[in-house]
Amino acid sequence: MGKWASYTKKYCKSWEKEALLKDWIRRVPGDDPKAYCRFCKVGIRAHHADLVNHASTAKHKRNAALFSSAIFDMGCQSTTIDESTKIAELKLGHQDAQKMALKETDVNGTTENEKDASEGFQFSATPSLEDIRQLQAKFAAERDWDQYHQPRNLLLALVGEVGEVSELFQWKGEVAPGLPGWTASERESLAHELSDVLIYLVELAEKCCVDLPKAVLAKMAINACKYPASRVQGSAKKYTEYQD
Ligand SMILES: Nc1ccn([C@H]2C[C@H](O)[C@@H](COP(=O)(O)OP(=O)(O)OP(=O)(O)O)O2)c(=O)n1
Repeated sequence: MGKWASYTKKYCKSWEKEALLKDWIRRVPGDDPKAYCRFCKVGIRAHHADLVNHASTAKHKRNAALFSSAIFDMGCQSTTIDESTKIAELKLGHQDAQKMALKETDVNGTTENEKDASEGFQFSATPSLEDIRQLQAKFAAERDWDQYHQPRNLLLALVGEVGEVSELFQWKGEVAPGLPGWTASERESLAHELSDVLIYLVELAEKCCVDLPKAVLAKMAINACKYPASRVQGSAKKYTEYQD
């Protein structure tokens, strides 16, 4: 029984959706009176006001900035975002993160608890699409591959990678969210193939001068107009079928 023994408030999963907390807050399995900051590698009382205060401390802000830059510095050395995160943690001297034995999202975007794997899943805050564009531009330039990375070639490469994603799902029948029953190796392959799709998509958008982050918001606004929630509730029909 430590100093937390008499503390009665408990960790609340919904905090992981709050803008101020979501990037760093983690549950400490088996220790509900506590929350954990992955940037500062400290336990904090599971009390909302304490957590909000923690987020505003200079130390936390400094650690958050260090954490993001360490991930970006990894550049081409690591293959996935979470691998970079792990290396960044090591680089920053945060080995105690492992000691906490937290059920962090692993390299394939899944948690140890499979039945819960997709519930509350979130992406890491970095890298941004612009970070990915720059990393891929550097990768291609270093190999003198710009001569091959023309829009049509990138499109074909993108479609090829989509095919590789499809191959992983082929003959499996319907697959439930969280991919229950998938092996670690299958999950890793999926993470690789989806990343290939994203890399080619981002580069294709760059070569076609489409500002993807901006374009995606504009398209989502169009989608919302075409499919008003009140009108299409629970139905997956094409919008043309709703037109009067
Ligand atoms: N001319 C190339 C070749 C590769 N890549 C990069 C972008 C993709 O992320 C990845 C694709 O590599 P491969 O074509 O080797 O495809 P896979 O990694 O999927 O290998 P495999 O087809 O064996 O699964 O490498 C690239 O930018 N330009």
